[in-house]
Amino acid sequence: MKTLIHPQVDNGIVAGRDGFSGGYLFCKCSSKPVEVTVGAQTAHNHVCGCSKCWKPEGALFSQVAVVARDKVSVTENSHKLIIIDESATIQRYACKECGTHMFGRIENTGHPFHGLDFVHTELSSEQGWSAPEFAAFVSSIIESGAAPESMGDVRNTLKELGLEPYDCLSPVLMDAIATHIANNG
Ligand SMILES: N[C@@H](CCC(=O)N[C@@H](CS)C(=O)NCC(=O)O)C(=O)O
Ligand SMILES: [Zn+2]
Ligand SMILES: [Zn+2]
Repeated sequence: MKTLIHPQVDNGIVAGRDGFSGGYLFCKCSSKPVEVTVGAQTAHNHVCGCSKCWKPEGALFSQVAVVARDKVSVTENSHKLIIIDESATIQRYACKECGTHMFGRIENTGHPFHGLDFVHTELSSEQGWSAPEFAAFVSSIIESGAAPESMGDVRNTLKELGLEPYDCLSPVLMDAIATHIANNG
């Protein structure tokens, strides 16, 4: 049985556009929304089932991509941003009024992904962002309340969408993490 994953992928995945160079992300506030400017195309877009990544109302997964942190700036209403959990590896900056996560940043300079910010490109009205490529932390949706018996349907739906399901990150990203650790101790 088909399962709803996330509004950005449920009706098929839209390819990214060559030459796309970024856009604006807005929180869900109807008045004075937080605006984040992203000055580059994103990479490694994926859906994430972990309990920490922000999901729109009713979605089973989050959709999240990375972009160089020097391409991310808060350009309107930065006073509304709070860090959800200062002790987390990824510090997620959220609008304190509507709860939308605007970007996530890693401050640990030794972390393999330091220098990359995490963003939800669905918060942008521009078309052309890099398309989701895989599904991460799939088993983690159970921690947020998904029925263990539904996992077969969820994994089959992801495969049909072309989003290979993994219970951590994709092999490419896991290899990148392991390579960093091997080279840096
Ligand atoms: N099973 C856990 C997994 C959490 C997790 O490890 N999330 C990954 C993918 S976003 C991560 O890198 N987290 C780092 C962080 O949240 O700071 C959960 O669902 O909460
Ligand atoms: Zn807001
Ligand atoms: Zn996550």
